[in-house]
Amino acid sequence: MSTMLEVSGVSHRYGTGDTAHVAVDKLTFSVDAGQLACIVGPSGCGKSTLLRAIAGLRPPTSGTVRLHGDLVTGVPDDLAVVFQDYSRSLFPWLSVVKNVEFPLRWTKIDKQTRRSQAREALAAVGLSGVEGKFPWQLSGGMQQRVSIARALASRPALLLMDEPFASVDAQTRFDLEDLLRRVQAEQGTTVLLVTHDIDESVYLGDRVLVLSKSPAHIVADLAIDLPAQRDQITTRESPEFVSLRGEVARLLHGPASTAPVQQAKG
Ligand SMILES: Nc1ncnc2c1ncn2[C@@H]1O[C@H](COP(=O)(O)OP(=O)(O)OP(=O)(O)O)[C@@H](O)[C@H]1O
Repeated sequence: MSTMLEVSGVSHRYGTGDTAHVAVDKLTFSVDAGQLACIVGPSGCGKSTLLRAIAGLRPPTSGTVRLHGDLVTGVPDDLAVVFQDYSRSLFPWLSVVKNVEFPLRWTKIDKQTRRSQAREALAAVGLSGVEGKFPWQLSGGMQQRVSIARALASRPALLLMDEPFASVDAQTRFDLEDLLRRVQAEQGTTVLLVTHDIDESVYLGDRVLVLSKSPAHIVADLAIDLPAQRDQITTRESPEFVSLRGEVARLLHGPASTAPVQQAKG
């Protein structure tokens, strides 16, 4: 399998002198083409900083990022990002289909192909039939599906996702997780997804990279050997899932975090 993403010795420091803060410390890892890799780490450890460096939005202080072998020095054309806050990432004055088409305007793709790619992406996320509506006429989960469709419409080499399901309710989150796994498998997209939710990282990932507290470094790189076909109920209650989530929790928080909850005495 070919390597899609190579992160080599990436560090990021905010500020200089006495007030300098090292957010990311010499991270090195790679992601194969077609893999769905999750990064899980404690709040504030530097996950978003790392993702911005990979996306070419914020150059790392040191180290390099390569996408299919090319050095990343700005936002690559064939990279897409989905952020947590769908309400701020969609344009309220554009219809759903125009939102999805929007990034394609800066490509050489002609108007007709742009429209058909946008419709295809909307169909892939189960949103055929709402093309003419405006984002504010849709539920939060539907708006996030539009964001995912927009990211997929450009057929990116790498899809970066920063806590993409953190702003929706639990049931919608489960639906969106299943949607992502299905679409990723169908289209063979390489995905790097950041989350602070241990269960989500194990449920979604082919692999989970566990980060330390700030400054972030990799404490473990776990292969998730769960069946490719996953189910929110049976997968999550399987002994393999429970064992993996325990392993990630121990790596993140130490053994106490997985101790059974004490019953209050009445
Ligand atoms: N623009 C900035 N200037 C200075 N410090 C920053 C800046 N952005 C982030 N930081 C600091 O860098 C550290 C890492 O922040 P980052 O947002 O990357 O973490 P995170 O793991 O994504 O957090 P969360 O899980 O809470 O979203 C934090 O201590 C944060 O305060």
